[in-house]
Amino acid sequence: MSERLPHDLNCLTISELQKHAAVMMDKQTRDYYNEGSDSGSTLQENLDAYAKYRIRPRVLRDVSKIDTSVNIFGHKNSIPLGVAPTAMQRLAHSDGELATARACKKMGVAMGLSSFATTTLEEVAEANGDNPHVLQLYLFEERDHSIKLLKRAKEAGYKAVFLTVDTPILGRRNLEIRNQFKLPAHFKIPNFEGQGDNQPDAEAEQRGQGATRRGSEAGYTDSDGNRVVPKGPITFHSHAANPTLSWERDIEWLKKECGDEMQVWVKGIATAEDALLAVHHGVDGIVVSNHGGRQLNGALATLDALPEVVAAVQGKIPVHVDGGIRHGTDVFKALALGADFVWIGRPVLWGLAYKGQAGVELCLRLLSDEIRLAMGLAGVTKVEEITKEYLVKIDKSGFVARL
Ligand SMILES: Cc1cc2nc3c(=O)[nH]c(=O)nc-3n(C[C@H](O)[C@H](O)[C@H](O)COP(=O)(O)O)c2cc1C
Ligand SMILES: CC(C)CC(=O)C(=O)O
Repeated sequence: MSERLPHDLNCLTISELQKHAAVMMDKQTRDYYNEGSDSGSTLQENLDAYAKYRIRPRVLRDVSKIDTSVNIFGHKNSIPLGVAPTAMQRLAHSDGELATARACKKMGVAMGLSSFATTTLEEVAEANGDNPHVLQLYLFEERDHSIKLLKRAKEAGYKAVFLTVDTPILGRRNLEIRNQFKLPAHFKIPNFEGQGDNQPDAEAEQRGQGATRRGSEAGYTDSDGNRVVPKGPITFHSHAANPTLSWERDIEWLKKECGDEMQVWVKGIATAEDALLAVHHGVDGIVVSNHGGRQLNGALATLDALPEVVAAVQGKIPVHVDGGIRHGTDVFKALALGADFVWIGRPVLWGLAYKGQAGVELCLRLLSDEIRLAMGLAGVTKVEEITKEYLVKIDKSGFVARL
């Protein structure tokens, strides 16, 4: 066995990691992390889309030296993959986002931090050191909160803000609703401490203020058409969604706020039209994402949306993708279809639930090893060599088409 291989013989794949994690989490957490919206068909299609492609391996190419690294935000990332922002990681493990940050630093992998983290952005930045980290932003109507957060992120050295744009309204997640999801009272959303009414989610949920914007815009525009700005505690149910966001008003505003210090990316693009608008409005990069199938169920799988976005952008800005990536060959396929970089969400949460920092490291090591293996066996030694020449698409009848 090569020295590089992960040495947890009980867990050699992300799918095994998912199974180990399942028994470590309580039902509420497991359901919250794992489910998609409505029937979950987009979540499933994100996964299935990868099976529509096969790799065309080239041989006799001297793959004795393989470099899996890429540059991102001016830093060398050990693999073309980062950890996507996912909320409330202390539900999975008591060390939460700190464990993720430490694992990312150790593995040389970029980390995205959710605004709704259970650890402060400063603590995460410190744990990450000079390893690149980006802050995911839900832009609130109460701009003061967002301004404070952006200022703190700049001071803490965040490289970019990923504005999440696929949540004008929160998707309907039925298990979350049935379980009456509550953040346990001992957890906080500390990036907003001292703001709003400074109440943890759990208390607000218990007061029945949870679902005000779920699946409707209720309480947002009054009968005279006046905008109603959300008040009260900052909870993810009340504040994550913002139905008023628009290219003209908000992207311009955010770019000014971030200045030269932080890049502005949009996370949640799924069409060529919006990709063109992103370029037009001068954003620094795009993440093709459908929020891991947690928002609009029935939306296209991200791998299927990727080619039209890549074609529209024409290399003017970087295009990243997330959703359903569970193996190194998935990373290879996404890059071959034109993504510059990929992000993973749930696998990291499973690693965290399994063994905290060691579990996240295991997750990243498994994927890193699979990426190297996929590259070597396909006959490429550098990430930038991965192109659509290495893929074919296979349809349901078994017809194989070159791309
Ligand atoms: C439990 C959970 C929480 C998430 N929280 C956030 C969040 O706070 N902000 C955000 O932009 N995306 C969030 N996402 C979406 C992820 O950033 C990412 O788009 C998605 O997980 C990728 O799909 P994957 O889980 O199949 O890898 C969350 C996803 C999950 C599963
Ligand atoms: C609404 C958020 C705080 C978390 C999120 O994005 C998610 O649960 O998908």
